[in-house]
Amino acid sequence: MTALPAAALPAGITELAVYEVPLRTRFRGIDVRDGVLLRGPAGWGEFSPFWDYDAAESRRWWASAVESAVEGWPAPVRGSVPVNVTVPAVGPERAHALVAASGCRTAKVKVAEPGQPAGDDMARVEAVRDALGPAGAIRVDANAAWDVDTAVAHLRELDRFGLEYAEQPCAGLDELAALRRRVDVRIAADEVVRRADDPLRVDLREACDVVVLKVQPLGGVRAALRVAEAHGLPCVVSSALESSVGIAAGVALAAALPELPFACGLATVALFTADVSSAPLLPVDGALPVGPREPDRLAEVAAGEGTSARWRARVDQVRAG
Ligand SMILES: O=C(O)CCC(=O)C1=CC=C[C@@H](O)[C@@H]1C(=O)O
Ligand SMILES: [Mg+2]
Repeated sequence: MTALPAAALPAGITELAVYEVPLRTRFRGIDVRDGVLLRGPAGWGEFSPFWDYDAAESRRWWASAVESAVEGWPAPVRGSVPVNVTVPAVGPERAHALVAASGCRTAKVKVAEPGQPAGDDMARVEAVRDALGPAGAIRVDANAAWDVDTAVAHLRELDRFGLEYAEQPCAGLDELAALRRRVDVRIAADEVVRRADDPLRVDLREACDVVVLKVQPLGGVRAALRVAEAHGLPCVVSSALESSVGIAAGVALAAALPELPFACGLATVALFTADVSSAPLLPVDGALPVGPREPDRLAEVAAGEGTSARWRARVDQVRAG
């Protein structure tokens, strides 16, 4: 375990540990996931903003970790959470195998990967439909890569395989609204909410049908519940690619939402080659159980000195602001 100096710890936090785990497949441009786990009176929290996020943007991620460790989570209204299998920008055979092995009845497929032709998206989604069968649900996530015309063309094509929704197909609110008027596919908002200065005040009325909620980027379970309430739209809770400790906070949010009409994107520990817990939060029969996860494998996934030093500096930077 890589402990950080006790002098730097906020009130109630007794331990910090840095983990580092290779991914099975490159995802969102990263091959290794790393982050800090905090232990406090309520349990463990995770602080793992991506390295391309600055200190200002990372502050909500820190608040989320502190909430988990110090305060704990609101009471659940359900005991398990249905989840989607997440399909990275892989070839069709691999996509088919991932979906078939997952036991999930919903799949989220990454599309519009930089450098890949659009035909790859079609082949991947076709393979996923084949693996799920006609009753399964497919959603795609373009991570804001398309302009409106490109999104119209690609979504019409991809919808031949039946889409439940398209997550953040274009970047801006106006673009999402324009797209939404031109296609029959539901639109889900992700980056436009979680990267906003104030996620409560983004005007989503014309722009989307579904809101994606991520616990760390929104500042914790309670903050995310306020975002859900402010927008009054169906919500899907999705991960920020955390270890099982961070995923448990996402599950706590999904378990506390008054309504949960769609499967959540919380099965991403499957993308890791190892986990901080000997009981990783992986789906069984398409669902995750509600409850915290103990990081009892910290020694196995402890980060090297370089990564630990980087996180030490980052925690100081975020807390300094
Ligand atoms: O929603 C899922 O199935 C998994 C989570 C997921 O897709 C993401 C996690 C972390 C970073 C993001 O680029 C990505 C997303 O855009 O939703
Ligand atoms: Mg997304």
